[in-house]
This record gives sequence, structure tokens and C-alpha cells, in this order.
Amino acid sequence: MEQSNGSGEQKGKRPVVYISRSDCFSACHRLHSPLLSDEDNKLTYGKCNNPNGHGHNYKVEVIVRGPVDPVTGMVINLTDLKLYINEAIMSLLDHKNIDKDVSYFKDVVSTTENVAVFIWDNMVKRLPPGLLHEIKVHETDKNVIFYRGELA
Ligand SMILES: Nc1nc2c(c(=O)[nH]1)N=C([C@H](O)[C@H](O)COP(=O)(O)OP(=O)(O)OP(=O)(O)O)CN2
Ligand SMILES: [Zn+2]
Repeated sequence: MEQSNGSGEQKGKRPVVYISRSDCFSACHRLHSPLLSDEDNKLTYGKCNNPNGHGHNYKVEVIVRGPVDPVTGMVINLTDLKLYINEAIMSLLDHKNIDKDVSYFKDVVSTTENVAVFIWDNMVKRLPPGLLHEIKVHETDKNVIFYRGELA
């Protein structure tokens, strides 16, 4: 990877900068796979398979990566990023029952991995091509899941 010599720009190239913006949402869910028997659901998900569900105060970080525009001095206007996060994440997930209120999760298990993929898919549609770098979802202080749009 080519690096700046300290003057910011080199041979007409622009510095590539990362921006992270965070927000928090509260939601409840239950881990339950339609592809498993009730017994295997209990074995796989333990307390998280309780039919009454449970809640989290999730923290989500949206990380974008791109060249700094020499005219505006911005990779993206943070006011626009805030709007996209409100549309693509907060309005869909905050104070929701993820399994029941979000149609995407009708047949998709609401693990934090899948929540991160859902958020990526919703954000990537709104952002300029190639700008979204990573979605990071903190399910608890201890459990943090990252997604960079990679497929295997
Ligand atoms: N790979 C995954 N494993 C689990 C997920 C998940 O989304 N992906 N989710 C859960 C449960 O939904 C639940 O969120 C786990 O909560 P909890 O055990 O309370 O969380 P902590 O690990 O932070 O709690 P401590 O018991 O204090 O360590 C389970 N697995
Ligand atoms: Zn949970």
C-alpha cells in the first residue's frame, strides 16, 4: 500500500481516510432456527432460545473508507451519514422485536452476525459505491461482531 510522505498528497493522489460513526439501539430477540428441531434449538442456543426472548442495548459502528475530497475536505458529509444510519438502522431496529417486526428475520436467525449482514445490506445501498468499509455490532460489552461484505 502506497503511503503519504507527510505532506498529505503525493503525485496527485489523495489521502485515504477512515470514518466511524456510532449509534445505539435497543431491541429484543430470540435465537431459534427453523431448520432445527425444538430439541436441537435448545441444545444450540441454550438460554437464548427461551420463547420469551431477551433484549440487548446494541451499539453499531458504521465505518467508511475513502479519499478526502480536495474541495470539501470530506470523505463523506457526516450529516448525510447520520441520515443514512437513521434510515437504514435506527428506524428499522430501535425498540423492535427483531424476529417479529423485521421481515428479513422471518426465516433468518437473529444472531448478531446476521444483524451485521442486515445492516451492511441496508447501508451499502445508500452510500456511494465502494465507500462502506465495515459494520461493527456490539451485542454486549463483551461480544462484538464485524462484517466487511466478504463472501466465502
Ligand atoms: N455466534 C453467536 N453466538 C451467540 C449469539 C450471537 O449473536 N452470535 N448470541 C447469543 C445470545 O443472544 C446472547 O446475546 C448472549 O448473551 P449473554 O450470554 O448474556 O452475553 P455475554 O456473553 O456478554 O454475557 P456473560 O454471561 O456476562 O458473559 C449467544 N450466542
Ligand atoms: Zn441475544
